[in-house]
Amino acid sequence: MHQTAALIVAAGRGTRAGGELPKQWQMLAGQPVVAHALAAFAAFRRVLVIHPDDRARANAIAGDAVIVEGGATRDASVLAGLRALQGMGVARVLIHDGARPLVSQAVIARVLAALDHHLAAAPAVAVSDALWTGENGLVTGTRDRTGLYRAQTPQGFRYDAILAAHLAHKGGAADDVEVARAAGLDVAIVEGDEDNIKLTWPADFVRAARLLKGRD
Ligand SMILES: Nc1ccn([C@@H]2O[C@H](COP(=O)(O)OP(=O)(O)OP(=O)(O)O)[C@@H](O)[C@H]2O)c(=O)n1
Ligand SMILES: C[C@](O)(CO)[C@H](O)COP(=O)(O)O
Repeated sequence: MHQTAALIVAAGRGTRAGGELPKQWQMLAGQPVVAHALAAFAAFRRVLVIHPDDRARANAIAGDAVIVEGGATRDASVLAGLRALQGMGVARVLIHDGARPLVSQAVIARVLAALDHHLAAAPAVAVSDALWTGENGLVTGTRDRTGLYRAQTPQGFRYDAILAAHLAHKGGAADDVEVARAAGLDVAIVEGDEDNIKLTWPADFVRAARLLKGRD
């Protein structure tokens, strides 16, 4: 049986979402956003990557998760989490945004199943709407949507492969799939979930609360 770990990155400041606290610490259905994300990975050894300012908040929800301080960028935070797992016999790691509280067990299972045959796998939703370009409020053209996907997390990897990829990366990646691909890894796409939203803007909180209520 492979040892699988979950790394939840929650060290960002949530500038686009705004609010009194960084988005992952704002309340959603009675608990901080990141507590929902953490709970989804309760079956695994967990690392929670935080901003130093959030230590007390993290202590209150971490349970048996190891708390690690992140960096100024998402990839620096991921690397801090990966380093914390070094020497623990971890074979596979699932890297998940703390700002994605609605991840389902089905999505996690699909990523894990793909890792049985691939070094890297990640969930995504194929773009189904027509795509336009626009300027000054007017449509200026259309773009072919064929082969375009909206990326989600958890993004799963063989631990040694993603650690080496992060150590070799120059920084500035949008996600860990970009880091993995820069290191030459093939990344399998698995079916994501429309509900697995990342809280990015203020309106996303309303949508997430509605989706969580629908699960009751
Ligand atoms: N230095 C950083 C930046 C981001 N993240 C985490 O990466 C996830 C996705 O990032 P994003 O949505 O871009 O979060 P923020 O950087 O916090 O948002 P913003 O860009 O609006 O400030 C979030 O769970 C966030 O906490 C992190 O751990 N460390
Ligand atoms: C990792 C990620 O959630 C994949 O969709 C995303 O790339 C990070 O957030 P951002 O909104 O692109 O900064």
